[in-house]
Amino acid sequence: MEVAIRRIDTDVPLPAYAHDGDAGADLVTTVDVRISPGERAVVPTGIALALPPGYAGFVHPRSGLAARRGLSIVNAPGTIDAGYRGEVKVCLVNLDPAEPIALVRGDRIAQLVIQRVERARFVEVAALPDTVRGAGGYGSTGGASALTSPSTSPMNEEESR
Ligand SMILES: O=c1ccn([C@H]2C[C@H](O)[C@@H](COP(=O)(O)OP(=O)(O)OP(=O)(O)O)O2)c(=O)[nH]1
Ligand SMILES: [Mg+2]
Repeated sequence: MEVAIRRIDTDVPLPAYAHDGDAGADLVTTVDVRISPGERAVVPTGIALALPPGYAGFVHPRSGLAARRGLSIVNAPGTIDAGYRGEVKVCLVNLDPAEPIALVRGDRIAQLVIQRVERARFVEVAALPDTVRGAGGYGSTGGASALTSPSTSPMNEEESR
């Protein structure tokens, strides 16, 4: 699939898939930035897109930087609407409790996953069709511990009604 891309910053590389079969194309920061522990920074990537209707871009963290440095994305995954023509920006956050993260122009800081998306027609009804799960969620099937009982989960079916 072809996606029209405009380089706002003509010196940065186009998003690229590192390997055949990769879902995410790496995005770079066009600025140097130092993010203190617990702080966030919105960084530009130097590109603007025209995604076809019926598609959206999702800006995900990169796992290596996440595991090694604690770098994540506040609104992960960020949503790039098909109609958006502005510069793609990434709201980075440093989740390391102690160490700042220094990034320099050209560092790959995130990855863009392009996916088909449905547009729903929301049809209001008085009652929803029954399911086995019902309104149980937020741990209703039990927690990490084998001793955690579904009835003590934070939100069981009764509470969520
Ligand atoms: O990580 C992101 C997320 C969003 N955007 C851009 C593209 C997207 O189409 C637009 C709006 O994003 P979103 O709908 O998530 O933000 P909002 O706070 O709801 O803003 P708006 O009122 O403009 O929709 O901002 C980015 O560049 N990076
Ligand atoms: Mg929005």
